[in-house]
Amino acid sequence: MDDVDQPYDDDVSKQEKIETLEEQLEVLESQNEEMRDELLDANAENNKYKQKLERLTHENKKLKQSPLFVATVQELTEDGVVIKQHGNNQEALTEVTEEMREEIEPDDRVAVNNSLSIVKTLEDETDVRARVMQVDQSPDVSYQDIGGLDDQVSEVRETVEMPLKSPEMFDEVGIDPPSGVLLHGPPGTGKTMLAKAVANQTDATFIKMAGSELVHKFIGEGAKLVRDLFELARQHEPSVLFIDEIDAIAAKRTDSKTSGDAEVQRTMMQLLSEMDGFDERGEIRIIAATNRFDMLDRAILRPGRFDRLIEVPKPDETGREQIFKIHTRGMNLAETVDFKSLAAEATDASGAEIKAICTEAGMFAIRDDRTEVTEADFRDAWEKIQAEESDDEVSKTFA
Ligand SMILES: Nc1ncnc2c1ncn2[C@@H]1O[C@H](COP(=O)(O)OP(=O)(O)OP(=O)(O)O)[C@@H](O)[C@H]1O
Repeated sequence: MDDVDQPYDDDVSKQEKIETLEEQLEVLESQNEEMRDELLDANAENNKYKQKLERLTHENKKLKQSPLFVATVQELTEDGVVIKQHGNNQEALTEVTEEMREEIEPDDRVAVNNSLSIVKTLEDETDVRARVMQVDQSPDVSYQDIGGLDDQVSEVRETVEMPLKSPEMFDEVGIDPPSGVLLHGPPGTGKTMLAKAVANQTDATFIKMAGSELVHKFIGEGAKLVRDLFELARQHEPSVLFIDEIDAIAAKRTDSKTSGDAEVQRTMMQLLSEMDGFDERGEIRIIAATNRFDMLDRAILRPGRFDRLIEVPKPDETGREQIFKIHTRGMNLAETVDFKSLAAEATDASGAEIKAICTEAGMFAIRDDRTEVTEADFRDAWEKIQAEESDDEVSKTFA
């Protein structure tokens, strides 16, 4: 009987095993299915986050590029950071990231975007002003230091010096002196010297501002610097305000409508409005200079603005001779040095280049262990300077 039972029992237990395995397989299969679903969900989620990250990175980039406003941090509170916007003086509470919060302190200047979020911290205002505006109480240049510009010197004296020294003359005659004088001509021809000399002659403070420094990336910054500049000039009356490279803020309008251009326009409008609202007979005279007269926006040349144009060209032969003499006043020269022939040879040299020739000639003497500078030293110096300049040209062409 036992013999008959055995195979049957075996079959039953096999069958049971198969069933259990099949059940387990089913469970595993459904688990597998569930996990596959979860994986798909996770992948979908991952893709969603990736897209969000891309969008945020793009937005972040855009936020940093779009025009930014300048504000000062007032207070760091638990609810956020209180800022005061420049220009409209409005206060606002804004949130910042943890990292940004650690970076900023009250009184810091920051750049904020359209929604007033702080995008970055900025250089200190006093640093910017110090870099942009140069104040010289008594410049040490006099008319005698300027060679070859007799006509220009007399024009500057008439238009800038006279109104400062004898404003009553203009009152009595009943005319207004020119508002602003524009010096234009190639680099290194003495434009800055002329402005300094007139300030020296009239005991006025010389305030210099480079137009290129006035151009700022932040909305309202350039205009504010212009306002500050005129304020500074008022505080230092009598003063000569010298705006170098005015073409940087007063170039002809281009077709491009980038926010940078708009900011330059705003800076120029501020300059024009400061000039328009100016008391003509005041104790502040404005001189601007440019090497790029052709690029200027004609709006700045209208009456009441830069309405006196003075061309400052490169010196002619007599001018060059005078400039050589000026820059060798303190030098120990050999008796044979003939500036007339040097001036004839150094055609096309600007005043700044003649000054460089004189210094370099002195260097040749020193290298040769001599204390006296000879005419040959000047010739060698001119050759060296010309060679350096043509090297510069070549590297600029291939840059
Ligand atoms: N006419 C000149 N007489 C004497 N020195 C001159 C003359 N022109 C230029 N120089 C010398 O060259 C230097 C630079 O000149 P200055 O800064 O006045 O030129 P600029 O016309 O204002 O130049 P830029 O347009 O490059 O600003 C002066 O400090 C001076 O030493």
